[in-house]
Amino acid sequence: MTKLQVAIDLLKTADAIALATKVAPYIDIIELGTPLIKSEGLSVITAMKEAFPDKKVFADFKTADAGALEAEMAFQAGADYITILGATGDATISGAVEAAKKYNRAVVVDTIGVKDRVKRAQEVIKLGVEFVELHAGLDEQADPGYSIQVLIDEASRAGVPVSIAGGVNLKSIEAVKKSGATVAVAGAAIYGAEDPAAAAKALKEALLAD
Ligand SMILES: O=C([C@H](O)CO)[C@H](O)[C@H](O)COP(=O)(O)O
Repeated sequence: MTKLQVAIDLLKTADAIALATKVAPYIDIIELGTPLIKSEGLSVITAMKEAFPDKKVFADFKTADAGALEAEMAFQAGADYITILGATGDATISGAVEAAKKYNRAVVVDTIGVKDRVKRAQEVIKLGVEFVELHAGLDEQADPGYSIQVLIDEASRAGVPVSIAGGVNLKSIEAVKKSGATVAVAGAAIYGAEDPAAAAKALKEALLAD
């Protein structure tokens, strides 16, 4: 069953918690976006985990160096997952994985900026990463001609646990599910919706449908 992750790219803890409160019934993983963590610091992780102890809290650090140290920071604050950039060296990823073992948490590798996402996903999964995010970031999505289909095709042939992030919405969710992705990540399709609860519910129902 493909899980649903909400990516919260808002800038204030109160707004993030208000959004999570609306969508929590339909969500498996609550992602604190990189801009939110940069805006509010580690306290947003602690606040979210305290508000939603039964949900997985995903700290989108996009760490490029000092993997062990940054993972410790995220896990001590209450995160269940941290992202490390796939574009960085294996030592950074392995350092974070060691910290994850110590805290019984997990590392996700984000492929933003990686040329061959499938090859890198297959490499880093061997380092003990939980799953790999096949990701087109907000800026890449703004490129003319961008299509999420590229990520969907990559997920189908990856052969390792992956999530898809980069414009997941109600139009693409069925194909995301069919690709075998472990997690579907939806940001703007939920936080930018007029009714975020209804948007999250519709995405969840599409994932649960036969
Ligand atoms: O990770 C993200 C981005 O780099 C900013 O933090 C987004 O949360 C991710 O791309 C998912 O968001 P949508 O593309 O809006 O669904």
